[in-house]
Amino acid sequence: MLFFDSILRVYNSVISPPITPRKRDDAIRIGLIGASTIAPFAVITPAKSHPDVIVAAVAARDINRAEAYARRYDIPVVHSTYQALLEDPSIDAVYIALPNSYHYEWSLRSVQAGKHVLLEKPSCSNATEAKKLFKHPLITAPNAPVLLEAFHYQFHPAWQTFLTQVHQSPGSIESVSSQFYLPRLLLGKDDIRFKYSLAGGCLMDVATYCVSSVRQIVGRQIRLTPVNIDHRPLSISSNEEPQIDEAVTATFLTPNSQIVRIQGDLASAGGWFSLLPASWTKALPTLRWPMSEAVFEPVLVESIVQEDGVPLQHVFKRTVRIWNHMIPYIYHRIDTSDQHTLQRGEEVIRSWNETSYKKAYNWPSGDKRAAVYKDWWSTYRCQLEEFVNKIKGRQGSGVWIDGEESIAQMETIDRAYEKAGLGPRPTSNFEI
Ligand SMILES: NC(=O)C1=CN([C@@H]2O[C@H](COP(=O)(O)OP(=O)(O)OC[C@H]3O[C@@H](n4cnc5c(N)ncnc54)[C@H](OP(=O)(O)O)[C@@H]3O)[C@@H](O)[C@H]2O)C=CC1
Ligand SMILES: O=C1OC[C@@H](O)[C@H](O)[C@H]1O
Repeated sequence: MLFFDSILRVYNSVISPPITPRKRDDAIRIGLIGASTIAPFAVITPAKSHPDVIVAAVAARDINRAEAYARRYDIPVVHSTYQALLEDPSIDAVYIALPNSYHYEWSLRSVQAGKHVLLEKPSCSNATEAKKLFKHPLITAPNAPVLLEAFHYQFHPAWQTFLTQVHQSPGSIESVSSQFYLPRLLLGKDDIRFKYSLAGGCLMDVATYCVSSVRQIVGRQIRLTPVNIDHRPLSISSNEEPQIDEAVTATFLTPNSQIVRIQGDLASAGGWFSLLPASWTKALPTLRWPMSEAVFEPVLVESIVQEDGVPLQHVFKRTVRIWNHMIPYIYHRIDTSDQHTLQRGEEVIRSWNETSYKKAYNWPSGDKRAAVYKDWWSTYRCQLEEFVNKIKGRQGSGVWIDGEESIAQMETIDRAYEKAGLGPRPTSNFEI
């Protein structure tokens, strides 16, 4: 049953939405900047089930590619340059899914053209660009266009339910961790993620989600100081790219000495049966679930002073963990695990574990957002809902990513790259 439910959600969210409403007269007309790999998942399919969104145009550097893409995805208008799409008065908003090094320039150009922007993560190549972008008068002016960094996972009820579970737990957070891996061979050796000049790297890609996740858990306003960063240089390409991290493991500290760990890998391999020779298994791709967790300090439940003066203490140590927050609509699980201990002084009398499991394919029943959202909505569909709500001035779910958060995110990534000795990604010369 669980398996069939998952298949149905994938079919509905990724392949064919069960509801394709008529578009409203004032629907937002989105133009795609770049005939990208991700747009069908992030915008084209989600738009089918949104009455207020029409994917109206696509622009690509090569007109033939743009036309083929438009035919494949049924997009009515094709532009031969990104600038031509921005000059199209029928377009209200753009989706920018270009290599990271172009995010800053094309966001500024789009906003200058009066278009709302759904901007792929990471928002910019580095914090210098992010500050210039999000603090630009074109963005901070009253009634400026909406600009959103597309951290899609944050908009899904599963992630928000996990955060609520963390933030409502008793006690203080002791440590936090987050991991996201892509299996080896998924990305080709010429992928944009493996090019420093295009602002590539693991910390800019899968590990950027880890940085974002841990910052959500410890508090978005908290500054993370990197204490140890290990990276694996590029192994799957023969190109010389010494500033690219193919994989990264990093430890940060918060000002309260909470330990924050992240692990990301763009080409995860190995860890297979130990029967096989290591030289074989290290080339075999590995699949691992994305995961984020918060581990709490022990909480005292009860302390009873005994006749001999030694207290009998009941404490528990909580871990709240989410599995698969990146594609939660396929399957996810939120575990709250309490490790209880009954102890007298140093002596442990008894210990036991109590774990509860939650799923949140939608907001809790009774919550008015649950009547709007659907169980099969992907993270991208949830994100599109809130992007439209913001443009239309509607209340929405309350989940949003503002410019300050996007700047703080890039500051953390820059600090991590500096600590790793790889240096922040190059800054664009573009100015408006
Ligand atoms: N939210 C998510 O789940 C995901 C987000 N992303 C993000 O989206 C962005 C694009 O990723 P993805 O779709 O995988 O990328 P693609 O490799 O599909 O490239 C996207 C577009 O970049 C354009 N482009 C412009 N300049 C260059 C150049 N010098 N070299 C190569 N391409 C160029 C191409 O546009 P043209 O069509 O004009 O040739 C291409 O279509 C990245 O920022 C990435 O981090 C990626 C995957 C998932
Ligand atoms: O969601 C994602 O999954 C795979 C990554 O490489 C990509 O850039 C990211 O956004």
